[in-house]
Amino acid sequence: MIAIGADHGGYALKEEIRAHLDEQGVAYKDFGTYEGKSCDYPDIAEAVTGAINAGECERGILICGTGIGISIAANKVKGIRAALCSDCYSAKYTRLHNDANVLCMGGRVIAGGLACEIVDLFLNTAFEGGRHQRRLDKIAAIEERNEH
Ligand SMILES: O=C(CO)[C@H](O)[C@H](O)[C@H](O)COP(=O)(O)O
Repeated sequence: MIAIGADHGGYALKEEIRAHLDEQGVAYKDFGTYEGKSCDYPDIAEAVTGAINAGECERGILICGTGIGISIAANKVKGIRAALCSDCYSAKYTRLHNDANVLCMGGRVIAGGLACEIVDLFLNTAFEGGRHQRRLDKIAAIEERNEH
């Protein structure tokens, strides 16, 4: 199950991606926003990342206007590795090397066709492990050391 969410800046792109996921038969849960009205991206980021940390969803897709604010918010949550991607190479390598569990995109930055290709790479590329796991362990250790 994939968690998906967007603020008003990402709403239109979220709807395009939902249609694409429907076509591909990928199961997802939509955490809003459900209309184009102004809302706050941290609320959406917290809902989607909460579903991942609760084990309800395996990975997430978050969209705001630039993708920046929502990725900053998602990366505040322990255990979340959110990657802002605007190209296919980054989408592939953030899975291979970073085991990213959240994909962030900018609804005002990239078009639907490219975004759907990025989503497909994010969903269908496996983590390589090996030396990359050692680096993820160091990221987790940073989280532990900076817990208040
Ligand atoms: O891009 C964003 C955050 O990085 C948001 O989606 C907003 O679009 C951005 O902050 C602009 O906000 P506004 O209320 O749409 O002017």
